[in-house]
Amino acid sequence: MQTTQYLAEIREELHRTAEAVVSREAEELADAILNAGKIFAAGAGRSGLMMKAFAMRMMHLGFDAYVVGETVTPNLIKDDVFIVGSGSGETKSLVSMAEKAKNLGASVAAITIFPESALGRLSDIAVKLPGSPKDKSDNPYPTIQPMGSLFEQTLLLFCDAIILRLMEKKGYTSETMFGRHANLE
Ligand SMILES: O=C([C@H](O)CO)[C@H](O)[C@H](O)COP(=O)(O)O
Repeated sequence: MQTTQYLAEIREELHRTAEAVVSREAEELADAILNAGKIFAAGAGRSGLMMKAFAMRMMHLGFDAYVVGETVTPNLIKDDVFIVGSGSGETKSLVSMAEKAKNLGASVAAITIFPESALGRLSDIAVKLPGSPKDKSDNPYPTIQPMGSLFEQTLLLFCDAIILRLMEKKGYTSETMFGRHANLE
């Protein structure tokens, strides 16, 4: 197959996953972010890269948003929200972070393929995103892509949709966000 044919297939896969996202779950997440003190984004490996992009966009929107594990990330307290992106919902380091966040009184939100997973069960808000887990063990959404690619792409698109919703709720435009863009590049 030509590269452009693969691209067309990926677009079809994303069309299917985007359609399956539940609006109520997305709204719950958007409201939790709006009402939070600080926001902590976490994820491992490739899903973690998507969560970093999400935290950066929230910072551009003026939220007090951090990536867990980075040098300037402060402490988490009650009223903060811990948002984790995990396809499997079972990544051990993330489960342990979510438990700690909960014990500290923060809200926990999980964006995952499996709301019935350890992370899903721990969370106050669970957003189910269709996709295929990295080990392909339980594959409710067929994909030609390797490992967790479909989930990771859906995660990035979903987070960008949340950003648009937050822009709408705060009355922000691309220009206001650009005012917070790094200027020492
Ligand atoms: O990097 C990853 C792997 O290559 C999948 O494509 C995963 O994102 C990482 O291992 C974390 O897993 P999940 O918590 O199940 O998303």
